[in-house]
Amino acid sequence: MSLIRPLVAGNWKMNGLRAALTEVEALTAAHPAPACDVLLCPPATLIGAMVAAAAGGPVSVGGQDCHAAQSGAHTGDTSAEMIADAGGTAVIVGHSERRADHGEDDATVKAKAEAALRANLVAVVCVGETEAERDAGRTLDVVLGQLAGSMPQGATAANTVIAYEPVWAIGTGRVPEIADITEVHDALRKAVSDRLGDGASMRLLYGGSVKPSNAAEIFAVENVNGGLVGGASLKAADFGGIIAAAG
Ligand SMILES: O=C[C@H](O)COP(=O)(O)O
Repeated sequence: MSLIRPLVAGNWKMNGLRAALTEVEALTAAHPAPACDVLLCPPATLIGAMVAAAAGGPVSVGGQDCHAAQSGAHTGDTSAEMIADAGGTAVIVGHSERRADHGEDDATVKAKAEAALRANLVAVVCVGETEAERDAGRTLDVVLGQLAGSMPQGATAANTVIAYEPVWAIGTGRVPEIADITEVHDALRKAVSDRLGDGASMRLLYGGSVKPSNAAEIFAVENVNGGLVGGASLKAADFGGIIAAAG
């Protein structure tokens, strides 16, 4: 890991009722001053309550998705401004589950990322190849193509984070070889550096089956600046172990 302050982000996906907020309190108590930034993205129903539960501690709270528009006739959707109004400071956009389940293409993800910046949220933009794409030798083409198509206008190292999540590694317990993570993150670093004046300091997260047992090895990769964690972010003990590995 480089001198960039790492970010360890947790994505609770569609998990968590109010009772789960005790995990945030336990996490804060166990890690009052971590050596990385910490973000938790609960379901939209819990954003406000999690902000309250995390108050005074190191955990920031974000959304898992936002609509591109600020308001309007979009039943069931949540705008970036609503996430900010609830106390959120970031939002994940373009997660592969959104791309697959809701047919979100790069243009949609870019519009959502730009909505995040409009609302002064940090946009966590996700990219990643499927197993078939990797087997076909298309990993870098796919990932760099998604990056080019999804990067918001106005992106800076302060307002945008890129998360590389191989789809086949999400929730499967399978993790790429360190050499493969290195190759993709080096390519992402070059791409953001070529495109942005401060791309050299943009945070590039790895996501996909990150656990306390493998986090240190993954975070030691030069262009990995933290992680986007799904299942292992649900319990304070697991997530705390990953946070400790980022120090
Ligand atoms: O957003 C998080 C990722 O999809 C990773 O999920 P996972 O850690 O459960 O594999």
